Amino acid sequence: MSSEIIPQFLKAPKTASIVGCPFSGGQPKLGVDKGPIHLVEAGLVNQLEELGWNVKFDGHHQFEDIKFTLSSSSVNSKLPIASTEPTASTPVATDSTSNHWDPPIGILKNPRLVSRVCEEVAKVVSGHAKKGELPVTLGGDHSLAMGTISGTLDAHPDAGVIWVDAHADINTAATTESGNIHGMPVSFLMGLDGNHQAFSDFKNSDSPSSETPFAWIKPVLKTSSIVYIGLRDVDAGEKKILKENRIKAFSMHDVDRHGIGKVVEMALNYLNANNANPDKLRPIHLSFDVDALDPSVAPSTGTPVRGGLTFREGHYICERIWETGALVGLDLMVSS
Ligand SMILES: NC(=[NH2+])NCCC[C@H](N)C(=O)O
Repeated sequence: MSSEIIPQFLKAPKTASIVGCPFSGGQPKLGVDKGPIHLVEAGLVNQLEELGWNVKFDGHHQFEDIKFTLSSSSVNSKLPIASTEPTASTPVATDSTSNHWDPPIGILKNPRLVSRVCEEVAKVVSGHAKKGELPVTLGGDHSLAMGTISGTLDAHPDAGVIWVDAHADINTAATTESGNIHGMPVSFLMGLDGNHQAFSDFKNSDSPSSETPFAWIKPVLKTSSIVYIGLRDVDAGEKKILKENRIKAFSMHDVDRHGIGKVVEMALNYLNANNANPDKLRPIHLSFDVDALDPSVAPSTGTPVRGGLTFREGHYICERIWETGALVGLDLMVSS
């Protein structure tokens, strides 16, 4: 039973630190940021306490200071201003639409905002993890994983990642067709070629901003340190990246063929075998996007894809990873 599990990398008493991130700037749909608020209102904190966790939750991060700094610095700078200048009757757009103070770089949308938000999330997650707590990040969209995984790897450099998702989210600036950064976090974390093409153009332009977005991200994630489960909607450019880098991925086809029990064992064995010290237990960060689940189970997500995990399969993945005693970071991207 899960109550007997002794977490190997967390300090006693086991503490879950909720990092509420109602942020949706990595994609254009409105409402995607509401997930964390609903989860907490539905009683997540109490439920974790009933499971024996000590829970820390200081409210959701609104990132208002970041939006304020970005928008006011654009007023005093030569930042290219979009044609729609805000007036009293046109309030500053929410983070789900294009902001005049954060024009696209190449086709990447909201690059400055997403970069700053993820940088902040990385610091918060790393702070909790270094104290021996389990950071539980509630999103929001999956661009946030640039922050959460950077934070986990800062505290546990040899951690492996299990990424449960319908999508691979490994587009680069060169391959993305949508320009939505929620489809790109894994490539940024790996520092894959092409990421910074749009940014080097940006740097070479006479932009007033000395800070190139995403320059803070260290390529901390090795291609052999991640395993996907649940893939079924992968772009052509992403398929090429996965293949060329021999990245381990279990699609829904694999789940059907082997069953979820075997798939999770294979994922864990793969990560442990690729540990710097394969005889030692490897810390695990679980990044769970609810769109991995079938839309009949989780319909309220920005990018639903038919043919997903059942309710039990989704739960099983979480239960089994917890059972290893190796969990050090958890993302629950409720609306991606
Ligand atoms: N986290 C997500 N929901 N990602 C969906 C990404 C969809 C598509 N591959 C894109 O890059 O735009």
